[in-house]
Amino acid sequence: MPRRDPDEEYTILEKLGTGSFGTVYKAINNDTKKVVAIKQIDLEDSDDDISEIQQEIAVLSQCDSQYITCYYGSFVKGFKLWIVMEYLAGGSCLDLLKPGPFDESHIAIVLRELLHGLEYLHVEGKIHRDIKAANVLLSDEGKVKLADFGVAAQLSNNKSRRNTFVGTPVNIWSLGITAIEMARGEPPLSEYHPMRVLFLIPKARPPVLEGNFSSAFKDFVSLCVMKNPNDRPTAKDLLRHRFIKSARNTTLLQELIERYSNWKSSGRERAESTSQKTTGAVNYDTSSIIWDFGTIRKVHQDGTIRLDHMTFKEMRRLERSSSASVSNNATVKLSDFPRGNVEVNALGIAEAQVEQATTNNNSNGTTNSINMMNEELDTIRAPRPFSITDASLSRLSRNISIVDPVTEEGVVGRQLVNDIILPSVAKIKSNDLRANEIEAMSIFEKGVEELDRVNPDLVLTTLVEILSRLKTNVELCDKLSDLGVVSDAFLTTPELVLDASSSSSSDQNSSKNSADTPVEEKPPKSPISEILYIRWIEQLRIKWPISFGSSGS
Ligand SMILES: Nc1ncnc2c1ncn2[C@@H]1O[C@H](COP(=O)(O)OP(=O)(O)OP(=O)(O)O)[C@@H](O)[C@H]1O
Repeated sequence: MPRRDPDEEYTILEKLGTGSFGTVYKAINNDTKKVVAIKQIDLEDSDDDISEIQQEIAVLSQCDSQYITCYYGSFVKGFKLWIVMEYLAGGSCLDLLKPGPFDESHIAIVLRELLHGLEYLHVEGKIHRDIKAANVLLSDEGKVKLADFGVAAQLSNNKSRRNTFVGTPVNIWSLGITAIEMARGEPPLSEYHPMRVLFLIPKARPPVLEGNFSSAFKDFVSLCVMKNPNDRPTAKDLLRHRFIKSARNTTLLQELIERYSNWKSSGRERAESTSQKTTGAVNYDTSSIIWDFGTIRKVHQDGTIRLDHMTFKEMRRLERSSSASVSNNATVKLSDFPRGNVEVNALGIAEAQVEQATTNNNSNGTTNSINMMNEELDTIRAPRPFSITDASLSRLSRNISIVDPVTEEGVVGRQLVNDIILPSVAKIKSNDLRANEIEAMSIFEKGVEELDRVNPDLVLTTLVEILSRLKTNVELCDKLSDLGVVSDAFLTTPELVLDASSSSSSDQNSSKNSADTPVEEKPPKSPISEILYIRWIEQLRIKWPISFGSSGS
């Protein structure tokens, strides 16, 4: 590392941006007058991330490609590490996305250039592992360069063949996600908490580029995000894809730079950064983690954390910093990660066992999906505000006191949960669902489980309420019958007809509140209905003693 004083060699001109490791400045070399970018990293703040920083420097210094940001040197001054890089005046694609998503014509160019960069890296035995719009920089002429090798892996020679094989599909996956990010303005699943996405990605169908896009583009994305890493084409293959073949000259990307510049001068950026300031630092409370968008930079002494742009690597950091609230016995086993088990702690972070599994499973030289998935999760980020205030994370880490049923209703309620509802949800979830569908099912499942834990009687009450309403809703009963969900016989059994008819005769608008229905006139006769019916009446008596009494009971 050069020993000269960087302050003498360079003059800092302006701040360009701040990432999870440090702040980037525009600077000028006092001798050559060459404009550069300098990333300054506070070594005091960096804790165990110094090795990652060193890795970044090592990887960058070995790269010699027009598609990779050029690295000039580094200095240590006081407690600061300075990394001097090529200055890319066009900014990052994340910046350029601020005025809105890119056109397909621009996306095709960016992807083609990134594919060239990936091809170079793969030949060199390097994996970037953090490909995202924020790490794609543009020169003022529209040249595209990959940047930020903070998590790039420089593979040792003896492992490089196998790992290049593994790494290639990982980067292709990230490329597909970045393509969606450029087309839609944000990556898929950005509406979910990144921790949650950790669970969803391995279980769900791969993301799909939805919207008014060409079939060539959609096809390109679908190839990048194929579930099985072995099925994904290489960078070389993708360079021959018709979508990429259609891409024009990089100078066209100057339009994006101009668009951003106009957008900035219109004052929109100032408005946005003000709103970000109000949400960018939030109180850190291990029992109720509130997330906003971004990377968890560090927990400050005053109890605030700064959030910028979250990647899997930052989630790992969060997991470490919040370990006090995570007890070991709250470990969740994700047995449905492809090809093996991955231990995930209460915050949803895949543990180091992944690497163990990778070593063990790779003896036959095949790609290991667990490792793939773990790395694919690097693409997870939360660009939109998101808050978890329901303590759902902390709930996992404390001992949940489960209420034992004390009534017969409670026993039946718990049995309903264990024998009927949860197995039903599990069966439906095992189907080939999209991530948001799995998420919705999980919320339902969690709700039922929680209700069962705090008051199993209420499970039964809920079911009774549902059945009662169903019985009184003739129109819906007919529809269910038409759909074949319930048989005609079921609907025409005296006890069902009874309430439906009484309801329809007294009120054509049959979605009336069940509490007002004259249910006691003709009690149901089948044993199950009778039990439910009697319990329902009991509940009504407890809940609405006056109105129930006045209805003539
Ligand atoms: N070589 C460069 N030339 C011009 N601008 C740059 C350069 N490197 C970074 N920047 C700007 O500085 C910002 C911060 O960059 P940095 O690499 O520190 O963080 P990031 O990539 O945005 O986030 P993270 O490091 O958390 O993944 C970028 O968003 C970009 O706008």
